[in-house]
Amino acid sequence: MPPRGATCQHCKEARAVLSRPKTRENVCRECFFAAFEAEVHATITSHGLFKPGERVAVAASGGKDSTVLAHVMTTLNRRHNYGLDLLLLSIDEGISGYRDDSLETVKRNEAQYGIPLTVVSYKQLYGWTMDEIVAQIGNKSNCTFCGVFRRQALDRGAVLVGASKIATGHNADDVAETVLLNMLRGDVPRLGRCANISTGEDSCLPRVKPFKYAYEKEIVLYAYYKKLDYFSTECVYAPFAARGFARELIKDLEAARPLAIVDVVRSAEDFVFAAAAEERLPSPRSCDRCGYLTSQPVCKACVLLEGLNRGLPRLGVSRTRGRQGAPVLEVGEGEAGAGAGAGVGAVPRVAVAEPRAEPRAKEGGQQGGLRTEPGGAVATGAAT
Ligand SMILES: Nc1ncnc2c1ncn2[C@@H]1O[C@H](COP(=O)(O)OP(=O)(O)OP(=O)(O)O)[C@@H](O)[C@H]1O
Repeated sequence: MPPRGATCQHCKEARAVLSRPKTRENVCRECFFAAFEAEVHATITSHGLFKPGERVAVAASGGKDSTVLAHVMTTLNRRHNYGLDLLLLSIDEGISGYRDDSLETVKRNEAQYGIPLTVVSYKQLYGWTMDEIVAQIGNKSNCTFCGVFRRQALDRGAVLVGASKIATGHNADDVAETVLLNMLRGDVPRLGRCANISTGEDSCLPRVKPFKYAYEKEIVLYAYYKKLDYFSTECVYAPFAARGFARELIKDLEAARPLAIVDVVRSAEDFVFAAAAEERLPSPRSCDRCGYLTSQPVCKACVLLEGLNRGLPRLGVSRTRGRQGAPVLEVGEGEAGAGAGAGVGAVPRVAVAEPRAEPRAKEGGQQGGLRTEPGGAVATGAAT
């Protein structure tokens, strides 16, 4: 909080109501909004994140980051004539008491921001809800399933609605956490690209992070002072996620020196890696089963799904190893290891999941879930 009676350091007129977490400047509400929006605009323009006429799916979970993203993207699109066709895309993982409530928020955001919403569910795509998966596998490793499935579901949903790009609400804290995690795990190849603001440029569905330099605390303050309608409860399965220790470390670093977050991000951007490290990344190819872009013959989602459908849920959980056997992680993968597709290359047809085999069905039984046909457009019916 600014000292009592402090004046805004930007306009020098209004009363300062907050100290910016990123810079510790004492500012009034309006100057804070203006500075926050101007910084996101600068990120978007300096990195050329969007082109006029693009149809952009804002990945909307109903949480603070993506709600603020939807609001700011709508505001900047109008203010600066980006010429973007924006829409909201939500994935319903099937987590009762969490996603069902947050989706209600996104439905209200649809009306509040005047951009259309599409919801795609795990149940439709894979034949399983996360609640059913957790009932099968327990609380350990459930984030692996959720991260892998969500990544692919967002791509499939975006293709379904004709979007050419996905914007996510990943913020500077998220990126810094992932940088630290990959460093601690010695995963040099992923360390080299986890701080990229755009990913999947070589596929037909790039992803961008307009909040890459925005601090989580500032996003919360923006939502608070703008009185945005968002859902603030943690995922009911989150207490079991393993990402927490890196988050704590980032928060401690921030408390000691606010610029630490952005410095971690910038350090990762400036890392120069030996060519050998780059070579360790497997070349992308299409999954033999569903056509999704992957580094392995069968994508991680199909492997996980097969395990579930065969009643052997741990089948695909063992982590792909990074450098020197370290497990790997990228921003946006949750607790998932690598091996999940990195986007969609040749876009497969997607159909609603077939009825799944009962757990412990005999080996080689119906895989269910993602039924695909090579090439061609996405079949309708996979989204509401
Ligand atoms: N169920 C979902 N549907 C659509 N997009 C999602 C979903 N879950 C996550 N995302 C996207 O991925 C980003 C990072 O997700 P993460 O799970 O780390 O949540 P978060 O940092 O709490 O973000 P938020 O506050 O937006 O929920 C979100 O900001 C959002 O853009």
